[in-house]
Amino acid sequence: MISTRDDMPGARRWVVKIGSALLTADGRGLDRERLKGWAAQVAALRQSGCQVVLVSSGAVAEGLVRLGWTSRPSSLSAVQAAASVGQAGLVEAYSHCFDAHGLRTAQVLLTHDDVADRRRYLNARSTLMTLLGMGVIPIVNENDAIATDEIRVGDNDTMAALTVNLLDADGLIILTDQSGVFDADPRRVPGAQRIEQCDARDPSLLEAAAGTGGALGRGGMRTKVLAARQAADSGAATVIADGLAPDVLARITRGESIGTLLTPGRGERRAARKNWIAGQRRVRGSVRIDAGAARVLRTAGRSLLPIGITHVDGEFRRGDLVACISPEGEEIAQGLANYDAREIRQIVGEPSERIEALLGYGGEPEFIHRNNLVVSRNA
Ligand SMILES: Nc1ncnc2c1ncn2[C@@H]1O[C@H](COP(=O)(O)OP(=O)(O)O)[C@@H](O)[C@H]1O
Ligand SMILES: N[C@@H](CCC(=O)OP(=O)(O)O)C(=O)O
Repeated sequence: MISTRDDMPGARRWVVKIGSALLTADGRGLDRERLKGWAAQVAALRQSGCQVVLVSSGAVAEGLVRLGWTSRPSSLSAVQAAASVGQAGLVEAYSHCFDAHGLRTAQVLLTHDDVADRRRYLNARSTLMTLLGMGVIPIVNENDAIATDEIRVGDNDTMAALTVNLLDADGLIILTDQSGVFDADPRRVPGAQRIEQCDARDPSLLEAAAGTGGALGRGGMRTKVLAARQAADSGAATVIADGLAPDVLARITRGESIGTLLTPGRGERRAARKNWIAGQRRVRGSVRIDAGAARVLRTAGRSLLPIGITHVDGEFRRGDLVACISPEGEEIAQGLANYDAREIRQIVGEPSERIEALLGYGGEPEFIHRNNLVVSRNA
């Protein structure tokens, strides 16, 4: 866990968010030179063994230019149309920039439902993890084309924090047009001072970041601070920094004093997701497990593999909450199933290497991954 700048070099998985204020050349669409620079920095970070997910805004801004519109329209459907046009340009531009470094990119468009619904949550997680494992750079944005007002996350600072939570990232870097969080909005208050480091939950931060964002962006500093809090809930630190500072990513990850570091404070890592699971009330089925599986679940914090399951009760689907019952008949844990009841019945008691042969397709080796498993307090 990152508590100070000295912990930075140890972080392995980063989410980097680039905001509209930086990406767009003052209403003239995407600034491709800047994009090239960030792609080179992300490529260097990958080279040093880190995994990087980019959360990038800019779709609306690029869409406006492509459609010849001079300002952001007021109707939601027109903004959505602009975002669809611009998103194509955005991924095209990134793909071109990363090509130069021999890196593949992938477009991942998420909505709020994708993280609120358990099945979609697991799917989004698996896809992103697979992409990272393949060395691809996922480029995430909100799916503006279909996100209605009720379901939209609304700003990419929050989307980046959700991505951190989804992937258990170690850190979030929010690149913007200011060199960090200041004790007052520097555009309005001359002489405002940069905050070097602070607990992400410090209430004074929100007071300092009260203003709204620029013309093209949505969030302002407030949503960045809230995003840092959300990242802190899953144990990650956030750095908010000037995206145009030379070598900004390398300097942050090396531990230099640049931008504002918002630390997660104390508390168990991944508490947020486990709380989220524990808060689910709809248990859809259960599996009986053998004594060995019960022991490692209780004491070693391990995943539940099909080989440790002896019996499946009920009908449930991938992503549903399932109870784990010990040989003595006690419920010892609950977690999110990676397989439907029908599928798991076919692989009960089998080693994970046999899953593909038995089901006709491969999948996760675990029935419930330890990150998605909450052991009962009295187990
Ligand atoms: N305390 C603060 N420190 C720094 N910037 C602040 C603060 N309060 C408000 N802001 C404003 O937030 C803006 C950045 O937000 P925004 O325009 O949404 O950027 P982005 O497009 O990168 O998300 C800054 O340009 C600044 O005017
Ligand atoms: N999804 C929108 C970005 C909205 C947004 O959060 O912008 P910003 O606050 O500048 O990061 C787009 O691609 O235009």
